[in-house]
Amino acid sequence: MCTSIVYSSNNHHYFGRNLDLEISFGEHPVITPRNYEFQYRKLPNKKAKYAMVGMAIVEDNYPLYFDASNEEGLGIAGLNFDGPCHYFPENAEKNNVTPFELIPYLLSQCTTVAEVKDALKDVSLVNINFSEKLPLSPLHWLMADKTGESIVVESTLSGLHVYDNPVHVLTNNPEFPGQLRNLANYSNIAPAQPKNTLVPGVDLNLYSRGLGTHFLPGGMDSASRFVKIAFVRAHSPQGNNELSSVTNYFHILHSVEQPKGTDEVGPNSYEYTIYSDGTNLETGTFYYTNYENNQINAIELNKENLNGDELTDYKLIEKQTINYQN
Ligand SMILES: C[C@H](CCC(=O)NCCS(=O)(=O)O)[C@H]1CC[C@H]2[C@@H]3CC[C@@H]4C[C@H](O)CC[C@]4(C)[C@H]3C[C@H](O)[C@]12C
Repeated sequence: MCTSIVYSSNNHHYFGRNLDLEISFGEHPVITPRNYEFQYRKLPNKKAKYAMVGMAIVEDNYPLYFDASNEEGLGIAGLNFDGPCHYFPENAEKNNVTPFELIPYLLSQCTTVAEVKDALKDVSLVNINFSEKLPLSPLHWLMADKTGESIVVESTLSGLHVYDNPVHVLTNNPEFPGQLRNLANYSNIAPAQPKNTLVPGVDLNLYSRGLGTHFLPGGMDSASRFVKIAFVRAHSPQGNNELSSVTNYFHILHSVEQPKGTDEVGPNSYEYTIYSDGTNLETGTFYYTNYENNQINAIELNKENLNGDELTDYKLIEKQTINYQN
């Protein structure tokens, strides 16, 4: 399971995700520069044009991005969508893009969500896997730009769907319209203490602060995380500088993180939040934490020479740093 958000603060927009899984693939930050040539399976090869940074594994010199943002402030994250997800055989009328190509395809040619919507009109997600070792993965995507606008893209039996996303969050199943519908069940959840409408006139002792969130879901499942992150994000204050915005951003994502041991997926196997990342879509600074190391690490896209044609890999910093004070 995974969770992805766009958080707007201090006129900046931060986009990224939690990656929840039981094993790590060896993913790490990767920058693709403008002159890197993407080889497509069913489309002509093309240079990246816009540089991008995100979490990926690199196979045969190809960046398999889990999530990434480009220098124009467009961000995309792929999240598990097992069940409803359906990819299609090659369609002669469409631009056939494989699921693993979708992030590079859009980030290398689009700058805004509006441009993505336009590009997607001609796209069909074709059922071609990267390699025998890396089969097709059922994904859906949250996409956002530096205006803070966001959309969800889902390929199901009925075709490719693009939904405007008024709550700016995404988790996993069910399909996005179902997740939105479910929010109605929680519409009276509030940061404020509730009013007693249960037994009017009776002086109920509000024994605790935070009773307005008593029924906020806290489960590890995707429906619970969707409600919780939508609530936390919607009520999160803005920061007044980069540091406080980034700090708030990670508090929002970490509010739905999965600690080890709480989500069993097999004998002695537990899904947990492997990493959390976020990019400032205006400045191209990519931030991340991971399970081992909750200090925030950063990579600045614009500090690199973006005119090259070779990928740049960064080691994931996984060593926890404790500031001993005596
Ligand atoms: C599994 C992850 C989602 C996390 C999640 O939701 N986990 C719940 C598991 S469970 O449902 O609870 O069991 C997703 C998110 C992004 C994906 C990669 C995208 C690039 C590439 C695409 C290729 O086609 C296949 C290999 C590839 C490296 C992908 C592997 C895997 O699919 C990744 C990591």
